[in-house]
Amino acid sequence: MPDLLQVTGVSKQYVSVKAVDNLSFSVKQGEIFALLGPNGAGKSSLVRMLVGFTYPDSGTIAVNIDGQAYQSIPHQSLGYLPEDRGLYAEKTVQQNLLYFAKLRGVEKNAALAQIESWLTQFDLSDRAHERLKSLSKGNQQKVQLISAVLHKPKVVLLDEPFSGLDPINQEKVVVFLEALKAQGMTVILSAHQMAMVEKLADRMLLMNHGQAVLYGTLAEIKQDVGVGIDITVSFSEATNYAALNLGNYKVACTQLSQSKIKFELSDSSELNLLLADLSKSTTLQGIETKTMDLHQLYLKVIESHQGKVQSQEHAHVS
Ligand SMILES: Nc1ncnc2c1ncn2[C@@H]1O[C@H](COP(=O)(O)OP(=O)(O)OP(=O)(O)O)[C@@H](O)[C@H]1O
Repeated sequence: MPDLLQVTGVSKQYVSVKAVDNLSFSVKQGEIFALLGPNGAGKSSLVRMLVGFTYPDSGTIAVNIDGQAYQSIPHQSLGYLPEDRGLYAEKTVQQNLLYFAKLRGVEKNAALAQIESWLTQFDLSDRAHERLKSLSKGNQQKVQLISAVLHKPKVVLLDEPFSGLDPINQEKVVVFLEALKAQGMTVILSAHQMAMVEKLADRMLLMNHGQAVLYGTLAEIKQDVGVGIDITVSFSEATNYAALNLGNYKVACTQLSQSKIKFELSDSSELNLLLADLSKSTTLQGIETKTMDLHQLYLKVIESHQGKVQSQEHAHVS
């Protein structure tokens, strides 16, 4: 798929903070792309530039929609869930949604059909005629999500769509976002819920202090970080790891029982090779594997980047 968005060397400085620092990445047409990073990493500052509310101090943003070039995502092609939510508390759910649909030029009957369908998906169809303020925060959030997509935009940009939602509703948002992708929309979201991102995102950018720390598919990111894998193997007869020929591998072994060994392999891509080697001289009865998930990977990488930034700052001051 061609790139819909290309960010090249973008920086944004507020008075005393470099919110975005020489950032480069691209988003492909039709993918779900996640922006990750700790509080203050610069995600919202980046999003504000992507939608043209603010401009980079340096670097470029190039957007390509249907062969047309733009410097930010054009309003007519954008469905946006901003950081600060804004609906009309005194109006009903349906009045709110009809209002947003009208603002974006959607004909009333088409809007009503879409509203009905999305409200049903979010278990809110019986609340359509209640005032927004009578809904819980999470349910208001779902109405706000619907309001962002009624005009079937090309690009949907969601600032923390999972915030304030319980696990069941987070899953519903995953299904909602997958449905948008199936309709051909490109979805860019910022999020702190790694389990949701792991399920959903085709590619991701992990930011810290305005910089790109990791970028790519989950598999590419795991390879970059050199994520290892833990394998517990049960053998059909007593097997001691000291007798195995493992000189070619970066592996730590723990004898769990006479016939059970845990292998901590530094490079997960060597898994199949190791198992093939083991089965040459022994009979494998059972294999359990455990790899680092995105949450653990995030903690590991952000901690190490934080350390690097602090030592650079220290070197700068002294
Ligand atoms: N309008 C502003 N004026 C001054 N500083 C700002 C402004 N907006 C953001 N910042 C600063 O820029 C940095 C990045 O903030 P930003 O809101 O982009 O981070 P974020 O990754 O979206 O964080 P969060 O996950 O908490 O929403 C922070 O240090 C923040 O204090």
